[in-house]
Amino acid sequence: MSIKNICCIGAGYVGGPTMAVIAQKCPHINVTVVDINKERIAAWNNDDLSSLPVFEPGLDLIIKEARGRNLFFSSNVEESIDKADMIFISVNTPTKTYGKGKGMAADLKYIELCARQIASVSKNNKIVVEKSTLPVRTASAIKNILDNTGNGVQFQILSNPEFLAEGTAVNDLLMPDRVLIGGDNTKEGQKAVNQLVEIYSNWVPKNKILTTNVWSSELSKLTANAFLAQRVSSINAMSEICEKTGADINEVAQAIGMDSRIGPKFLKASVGFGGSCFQKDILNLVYIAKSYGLDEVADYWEQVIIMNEHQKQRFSDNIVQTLFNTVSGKKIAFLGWAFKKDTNDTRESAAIKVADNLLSERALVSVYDPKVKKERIYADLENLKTRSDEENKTLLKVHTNAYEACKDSHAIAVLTEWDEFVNYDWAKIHKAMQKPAFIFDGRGILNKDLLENIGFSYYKIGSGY
Ligand SMILES: NC(=O)C1=CN([C@@H]2O[C@H](COP(=O)(O)OP(=O)(O)OC[C@H]3O[C@@H](n4cnc5c(N)ncnc54)[C@H](O)[C@@H]3O)[C@@H](O)[C@H]2O)C=CC1
Ligand SMILES: O=C(O)[C@H]1O[C@H](OP(=O)(O)OP(=O)(O)OC[C@H]2O[C@@H](n3ccc(=O)[nH]c3=O)[C@H](O)[C@@H]2O)[C@H](O)[C@@H](O)[C@@H]1O
Repeated sequence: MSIKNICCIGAGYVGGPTMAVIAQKCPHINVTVVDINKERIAAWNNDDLSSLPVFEPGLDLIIKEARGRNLFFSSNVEESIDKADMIFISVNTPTKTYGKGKGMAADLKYIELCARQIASVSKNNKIVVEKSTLPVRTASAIKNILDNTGNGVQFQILSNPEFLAEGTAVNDLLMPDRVLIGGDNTKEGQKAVNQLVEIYSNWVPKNKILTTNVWSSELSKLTANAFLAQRVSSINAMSEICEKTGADINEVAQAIGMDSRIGPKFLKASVGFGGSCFQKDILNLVYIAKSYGLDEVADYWEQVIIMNEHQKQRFSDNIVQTLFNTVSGKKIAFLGWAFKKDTNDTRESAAIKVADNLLSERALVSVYDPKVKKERIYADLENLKTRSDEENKTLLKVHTNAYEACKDSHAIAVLTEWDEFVNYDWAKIHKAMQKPAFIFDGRGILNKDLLENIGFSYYKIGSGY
């Protein structure tokens, strides 16, 4: 039997775009995305497509095509669960902030709530798909909750982790490197796997759909993120050596990336990786390793996070040091706040830590980001609880114009690699700044020769003077 009704619990960065693409490619399936956050659902239903809660290039057109046809956003969670033959769980799985595993383990309370809600509402057999990133063996906990409802409903649990990256979510979903589906080896388990394979086959070539057992699938997701983050920490570690030796990290990256065993992607030195997942997933992996007594494995992966923290710290330290060891009362302009370009997401963005460090040195920070709202920036700082909200608002100002943000500043720090920064009128910016005028390019995107000719003192991550 083919799937006719899908429900996705969680209308966030993954649930929204993923379901939009499934609905676009499978007009014969009704897809309803539900969330307890009514504001978020209202934003997904907004007629003004520029106000969707998630900014992703190309997403607005897909929503326009499918919404109201076979794609629906609703806060009626129970009704949608009841109607569905297949339920995706795409809720957040943040790092635990309390109790055992605090600061490391994944907090599974939202997942458990979903499982309990599915158990209490369901009247017919369903396939439950883990879309959220979960610790290996979570499926058994979900199964346990679902199988103990006592109403005889049968559930199959599949793991179908998501590999999209923000900013390129639509392309990643339309043309994934692979789709991974983990299921039980039983007859019913394999039937469920095939039903999900059938859905993806509407647009993904069969040879890119990989099926495995549930545990391999769950662990592959954590492994993929750990490897990706490790690559960034590795290149960032080399960037510090470059700065001491006069080597240039872009040249080193090109030289090693031409080795087909290493490959050229994901070798861009930066002020440090951000995003909601790399840190949380590695911490989770470290926790899992520790819980099995695998201390060397845990230490090995923890170093990826330690290196990333160091990269952010040394970026702000370098600003302070270069500005004659004090930034107190000096205006420092931030270009970018998002954790990478083409997204409005700021979770774990390096900009937050760098700003916090500079504010502690009593710098006056002025921020411009083309997609991030003022409220978000202040909320990010408030979450750190380093100083009062009032103090943050006195020391840090948010601008909607980059030239205004840079005016009268002593230094500019590039925190996000937005394309528009490259083509600014840098001579005009220089003219309006305090002298000497410094640029700290945490993304290595600006043209050194051009800026130095204008008169800037230019510092690029991973490049000696
Ligand atoms: N953000 C990303 O690029 C990627 C995230 N992931 C994983 O996907 C999962 C979701 O991530 P995001 O979409 O970024 O999170 P998010 O925080 O943007 O969205 C999660 C949504 O779930 C809702 N929710 C929580 N509990 C609920 C409940 N009981 N009933 C209904 N709605 C509920 C929240 O209100 C929120 O809107 C996480 O496990 C994450 O690790 C995986 C790949 C990429
Ligand atoms: O599980 C997830 O959440 C997702 O995490 C990452 O995606 P995302 O965090 O959206 O973005 P990335 O492109 O991976 O970038 C993460 C961070 O690393 C930084 N980065 C990336 C690449 C690079 O070469 N250098 C570098 O500093 C980025 O600027 C950004 O801050 C993975 O790439 C996705 O496959 C995964 O699905």
